[in-house]
Amino acid sequence: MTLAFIAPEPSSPPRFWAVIPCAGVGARAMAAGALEPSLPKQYQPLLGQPLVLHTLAAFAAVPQLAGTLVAVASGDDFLAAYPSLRYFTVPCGGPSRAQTVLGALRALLQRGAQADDWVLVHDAARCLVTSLQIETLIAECQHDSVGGLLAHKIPDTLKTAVTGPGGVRVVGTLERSDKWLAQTPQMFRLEPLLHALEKLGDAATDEASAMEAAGHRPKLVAGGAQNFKVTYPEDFALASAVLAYREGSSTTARFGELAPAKPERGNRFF
Ligand SMILES: Nc1ccn([C@@H]2O[C@H](COP(=O)(O)OP(=O)(O)OP(=O)(O)O)[C@@H](O)[C@H]2O)c(=O)n1
Ligand SMILES: C[C@](O)(CO)[C@H](O)COP(=O)(O)O
Repeated sequence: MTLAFIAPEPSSPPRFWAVIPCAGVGARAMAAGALEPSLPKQYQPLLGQPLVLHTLAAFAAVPQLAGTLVAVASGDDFLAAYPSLRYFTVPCGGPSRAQTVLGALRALLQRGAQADDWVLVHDAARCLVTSLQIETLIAECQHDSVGGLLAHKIPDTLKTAVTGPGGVRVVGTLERSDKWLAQTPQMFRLEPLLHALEKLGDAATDEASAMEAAGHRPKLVAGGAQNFKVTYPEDFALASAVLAYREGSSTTARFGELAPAKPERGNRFF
């Protein structure tokens, strides 16, 4: 299958945009009641900052990015208290992650992004991603015909199971040498990704699955175990410990990246 890309102007090479789906509620994290009930997962405090601010700090330090769109739920003005020229919010949250991302891609196009620009979609809830990982993904994928994603090779023995009267029981052990855990960012050209997500709909739990359904083979780029998605109550303590280990007791340097900066070409639309 071939995909028609709009050829970039000689003076305007494809740009790189980040899209951060940030419109979930975090139902699995909330289940045990350990968190602040009125705050969605992505805004829960983590080492003195809302969780998503850690995510955004990593993207703010990536010089290749023209802008970062944070896709929030309608009426969500939580990030208004954390103004920065390094990101902008759009109230395009949908009932599923796929629909939130679709809204964000359309919003980028409306604001002047081009069909062949690259988009890096990253879960707000993966707050341990590093700027180096994002830059590595860009370097590995920017000359690829499809794009790709960060992923982690399965380190454990992999079981299939059934649930019945005797509890959850193993029915088999799978070959794991070809199995990877999909992470984010996931980096694809804007228009092909938009069309692929429109076609697959909510069955697309990530961008790569939509591109796969469209006949492509996204490139896997090694992420790392620390780039996990904060999903369950115990994940917050683990994420805090990793951040504290990385940063010592000070977050000043990391959050310095979010200080208002002089508008650049990439974010002048916003
Ligand atoms: N309708 C949705 C659902 C999810 N997300 C975002 O997609 C990312 C990955 O989703 P997940 O971790 O599953 O978050 P939640 O959907 O919030 O969690 P849960 O499924 O436990 O409710 C999160 O950053 C979340 O905010 C989104 O923007 N819009
Ligand atoms: C996109 C993703 O993080 C890849 O692992 C994941 O699919 C999103 O998780 P969800 O729980 O399905 O929203």
